Amino acid sequence: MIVALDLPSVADAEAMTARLGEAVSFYKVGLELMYAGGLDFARRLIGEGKKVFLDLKFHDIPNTVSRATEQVARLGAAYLTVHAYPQTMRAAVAASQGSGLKLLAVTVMTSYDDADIAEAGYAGTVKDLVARRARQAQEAGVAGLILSPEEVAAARALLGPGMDLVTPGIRPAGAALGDQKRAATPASAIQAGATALVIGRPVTQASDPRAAAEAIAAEIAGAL
Ligand SMILES: O=C(O)c1cc(=O)[nH]c(=O)n1[C@@H]1O[C@H](COP(=O)(O)O)[C@@H](O)[C@H]1O
Repeated sequence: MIVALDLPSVADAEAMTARLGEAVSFYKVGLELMYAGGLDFARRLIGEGKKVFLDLKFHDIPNTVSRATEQVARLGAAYLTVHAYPQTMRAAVAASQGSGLKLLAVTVMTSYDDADIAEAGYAGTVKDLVARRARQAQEAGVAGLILSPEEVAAARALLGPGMDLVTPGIRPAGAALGDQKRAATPASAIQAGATALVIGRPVTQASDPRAAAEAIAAEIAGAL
């Protein structure tokens, strides 16, 4: 379980990690917190022995991606996201060689369905695009993928063992979907073969975040 600290300030993030305590050992720091001082906070979390996933979703020309990836590789984060474009992935892989940083390629955002990718100019289905990007990510040498629980089983069959399959779009039964369109429960994501689950609002917006995290951890353990 990776808890997404999508919160407006470092003070909010500190309060959340204090409430979650030992219930959570792996955090994602993404765009919202990053632009509110999240990088130093991420460094501190790493210093405290937590695992940190920096969700920066790089996508730029190879030189820029490469130099930015080198900066992130020095921080000691466990994961960094890049968009699953072949040039971007190849540049990030080359720049992260020899560091402990694992790259995750974002295939198709979990807020997208077939109509959304058609609107963005892609022919075909989300399923096809995820499969194409999964293969390209494997060829580029990235460590894993971000994809929805709905595509995990097919991706594992396509790729074989080895790559981490990390799924956002996780909603405990009855939880509000919000903007997520390709979503599943923690148990079904694990049963489909997910390596790790990214969970934000079901924990951070819960009236008791620690109890919510513990319930999700128990659901994951039950499904394993
Ligand atoms: O890269 C991501 O982490 C990501 C990719 C994706 O396709 N969908 C997705 O929801 N995410 C992130 O996963 C988290 C999901 O948050 P909740 O919907 O609140 O559980 C957010 O931080 C998103 O930025």
